[in-house]
Amino acid sequence: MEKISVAVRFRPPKSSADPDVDSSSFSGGGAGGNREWRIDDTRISLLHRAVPVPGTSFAFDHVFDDTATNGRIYGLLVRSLIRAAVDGFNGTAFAYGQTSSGKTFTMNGSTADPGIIPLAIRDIFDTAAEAADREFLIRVSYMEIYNEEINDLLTLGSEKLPIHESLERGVYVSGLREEIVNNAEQVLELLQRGEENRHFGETNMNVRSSRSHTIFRMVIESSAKDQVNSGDAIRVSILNLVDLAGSERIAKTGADGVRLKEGKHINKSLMILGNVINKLSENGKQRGHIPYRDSKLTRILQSALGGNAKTSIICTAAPEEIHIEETRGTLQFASRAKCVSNCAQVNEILTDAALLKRQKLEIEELRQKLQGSHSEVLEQLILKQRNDMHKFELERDRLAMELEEERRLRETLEHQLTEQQKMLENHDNIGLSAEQFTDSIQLDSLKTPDSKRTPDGFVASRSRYSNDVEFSPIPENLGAVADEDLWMQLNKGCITDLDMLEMTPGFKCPPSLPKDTTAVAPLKEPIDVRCQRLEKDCISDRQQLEDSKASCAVLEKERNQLIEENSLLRQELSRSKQEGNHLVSEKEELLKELETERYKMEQLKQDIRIFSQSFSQRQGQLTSLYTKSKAIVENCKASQVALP
Ligand SMILES: Nc1ncnc2c1ncn2[C@@H]1O[C@H](COP(=O)(O)OP(=O)(O)OP(=O)(O)O)[C@@H](O)[C@H]1O
Repeated sequence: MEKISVAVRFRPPKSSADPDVDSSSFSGGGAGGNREWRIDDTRISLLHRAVPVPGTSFAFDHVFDDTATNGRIYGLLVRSLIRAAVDGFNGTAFAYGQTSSGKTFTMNGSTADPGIIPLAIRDIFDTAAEAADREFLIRVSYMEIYNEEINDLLTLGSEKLPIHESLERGVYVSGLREEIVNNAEQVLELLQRGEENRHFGETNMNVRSSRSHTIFRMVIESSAKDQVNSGDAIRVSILNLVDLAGSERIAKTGADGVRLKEGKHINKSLMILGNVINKLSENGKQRGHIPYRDSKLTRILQSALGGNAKTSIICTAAPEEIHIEETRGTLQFASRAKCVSNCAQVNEILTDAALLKRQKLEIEELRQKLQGSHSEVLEQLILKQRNDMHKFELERDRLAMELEEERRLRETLEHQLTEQQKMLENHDNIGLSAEQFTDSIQLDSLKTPDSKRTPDGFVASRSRYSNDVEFSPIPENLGAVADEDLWMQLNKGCITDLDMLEMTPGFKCPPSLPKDTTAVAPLKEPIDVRCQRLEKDCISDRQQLEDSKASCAVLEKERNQLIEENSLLRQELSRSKQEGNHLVSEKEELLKELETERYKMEQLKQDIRIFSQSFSQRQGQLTSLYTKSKAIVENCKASQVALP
């Protein structure tokens, strides 16, 4: 497990000469006056007349003031992600912050100070070139989420793309164009093409404000050039570089019409992102369901948020006093994000044969290491396998929770369906009067407040759309949502119940209508029309039930697979242990033999020593005998010469 890296960056203050600055912003200076942010190394505090304001001090991995360059930020926060992505880890870097705080500047940069995306592109190709033993296949895609619809930025006039999920691919955007690329220049050209298709618009806060969230994605596949020793595994990692649209206070941006609609979508999806981060930052056991499915953004970034990826977040902030509340909201978001842990691992695709080959290699390695008397290595490997198993168990628990939730949802839907079928049967068989029938509908199907049957009311039910991958939780008539309420929720960073938000139009609409008009209106509707509608509801509920069953089955399959993998790992672990024990006893035998040999050798040395001693004694004796004999021979020779 590894925590998400979080940094905060302040952009330079704007002068009143800037085209997107409302000069009146600087005159009042907000409610308190004389407030400013102070940066001390990695800590930011709010001061009021040079005195720290309680509860407004935050610490992060890095804090950058307005002198920091994109290159420095890249080096400290993103470079390691890129290196890891080339090695097979998923990575995500994104910029978060209020409108006009410098997100696009951070991600894209300028000619003089290139941003994180262009720097990452070059770094990927340089890093890949350094890995001389591997060959790479790199693909690029670029998409935006505009008004909760996904557009392909590399294909002009593309259709709105749906999100799908499968066991093999996980969550993916279907039909998204992916270009195979060979060098950084090619990618930069694609990036430029995508930028031209992206939605920008002018607001009071920013002359070129991003009106969509963009996700620039690189898929990096690599395999070893030497297939014989590599175990045939292919590494596939996904790198997301995300420029979020900024949260905005409509009162400040002055948005209306299209801009207003965009702003509401932006705020709502950022609020859901905040909710996901809040939930993930809670203690594991109390965490419960994570609402990834509530927006397309969180669904696409699911693995980056508490999943299998390394993630860095750069929170951008405006230094001006007029933006203090928004900056405080951003810092609260950043603080929570800091508590989120991810579990990144190398993504490898292995065939069965390759798996077998790899296991054989591992066992062989193990044996060699053990014979080299490195039993601690074996312990480490066993520990690693235990960790892997633990990870699988965690994943299995998570899936079990999701499964349980799906089951509950299915039960609710089944219940609703049964109720509606009962009502239909009652109507057909018993023949209720129009009033009785309408009453029963109101009693049984409208357990939530009366706005459900208001023709123009906002009737999306969270339990339904959250289960449907294709369903956008943002309703058409979002314009009626109280934006200030939404903004306040967003910037206070608290978890907001979507059901509560859905009811917001209910609070706003009534004054123009007589109170009981909404309640009476459905009674006037002809009974067969009502029946038809009910049948339609029935069909759609049935459809949802089917979908729910299907995703339940997928989850169950996934869970069973994990259980299987888990038991395989356990088997593997016990096999490794046995193998280890066997090798240890072999080693002990060998040591004993070695000891016996050593003893024998000592004995031999002793024998040699004794032998050489007696040998030199004997040699001395022989030498003196030889000398004596030689003297006798000399004497004899001399006496022979003396004879006549
Ligand atoms: N660190 C910086 N140095 C210099 N200029 C900056 C910096 N950050 C932002 N700016 C300038 O501030 C303005 C707003 O920045 P930018 O468009 O990046 O904001 P944003 O957060 O992406 O806004 P939005 O959410 O509305 O798209 C731009 O003119 C940009 O050039």
